[in-house]
Amino acid sequence: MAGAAAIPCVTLSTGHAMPVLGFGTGSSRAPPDLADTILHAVRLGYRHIDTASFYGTEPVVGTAVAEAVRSGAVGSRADLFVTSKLWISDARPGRVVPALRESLARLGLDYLDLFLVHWPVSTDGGAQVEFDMEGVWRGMEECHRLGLARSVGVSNFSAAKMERLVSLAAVPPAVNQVELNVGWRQEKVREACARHGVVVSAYSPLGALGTVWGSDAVMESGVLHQVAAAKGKTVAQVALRWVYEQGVCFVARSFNRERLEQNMAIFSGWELSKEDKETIATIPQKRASQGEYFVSPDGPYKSVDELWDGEI
Ligand SMILES: NC(=O)C1=CN([C@@H]2O[C@H](COP(=O)(O)OP(=O)(O)OC[C@H]3O[C@@H](n4cnc5c(N)ncnc54)[C@H](OP(=O)(O)O)[C@@H]3O)[C@@H](O)[C@H]2O)C=CC1
Ligand SMILES: O=C[C@H](O)[C@@H](O)[C@@H](O)[C@H](O)C(=O)O
Repeated sequence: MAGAAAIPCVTLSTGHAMPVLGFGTGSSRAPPDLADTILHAVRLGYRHIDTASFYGTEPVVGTAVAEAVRSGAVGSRADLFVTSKLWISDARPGRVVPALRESLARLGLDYLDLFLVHWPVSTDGGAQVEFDMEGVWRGMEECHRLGLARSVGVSNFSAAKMERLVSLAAVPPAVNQVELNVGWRQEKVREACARHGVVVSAYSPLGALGTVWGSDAVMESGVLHQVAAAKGKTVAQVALRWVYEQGVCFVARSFNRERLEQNMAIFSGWELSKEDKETIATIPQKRASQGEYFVSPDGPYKSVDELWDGEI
């Protein structure tokens, strides 16, 4: 199996190993042959697939996982690491375990490797309500206790929210998945997570170019173009290698077979120099994923600043 050993793993606080590179399936333009592309990625050596109830890709991920096992691309389901996420409409005590069971039914799986609270946001009957962090987390802990999710974590949590979560958690969060790339380094979140043994996973490591909120700050960065040219690598490879060298895991999305190979060919044989990293550190910082849809004058978050606790 070409490259099967090439993607390293990190050990989560639960003791389970997570491949540092995940195959992202969150896209408004998922192709009709996505199951084949995922299967191809598994044959290349991808072992971690990132989905969410919100993405609508759980059924197709389930099809690909079943086919990967059936065709012998992997020995068993246990060779794969599947992440899914609790959407905001289910982020209420009492809805967490049922929502995970519904995700598992769509995936055709009996457990998830990682279940994340997608946003620190909650809706009830379509209206946004106060996010009950403790109540929702008790539900996540129950998912873990029932064996339905081997590890549980969060996404889009600021450093301040991480501190609060850790202080109330009986089962500590294993992962915080946040926007992180050369153009939004997330130093505060990384420090908070490191303090509490929480693994940071980067979403949009390439800047999510092509999404409504994505930015060209990564792929069109003059600095990255220079480093890439000097190293004989692509801009995407330099961007991903930078994330990896920060000790951060990442979920990258490509539905193109050549780019899938390119993105996993960053783990050995080269590294960024001290000078490269110093130049990359000069890239201006700007959050692309603001979460402005979760902000309204009469809602629990009255500004983007409140949503991110001023970390913006
Ligand atoms: N928790 C959360 O709130 C969020 C989680 N996510 C997760 O993270 C994943 C990745 O983030 P995402 O926002 O999709 O964006 P990425 O930063 O991964 O960027 C994806 C874009 O980069 C292109 N691309 C990928 N590889 C290369 C390459 N080697 N060279 C040039 N272009 C490349 C892709 O095009 P092509 O397919 O043509 O290669 C695609 O247009 C999502 O799919 C999702 O699973 C994303 C957003 C929010
Ligand atoms: O409605 C909200 C947005 O689409 C936002 O929720 C997504 O960007 C999401 O975080 C993702 O994981 O892709």
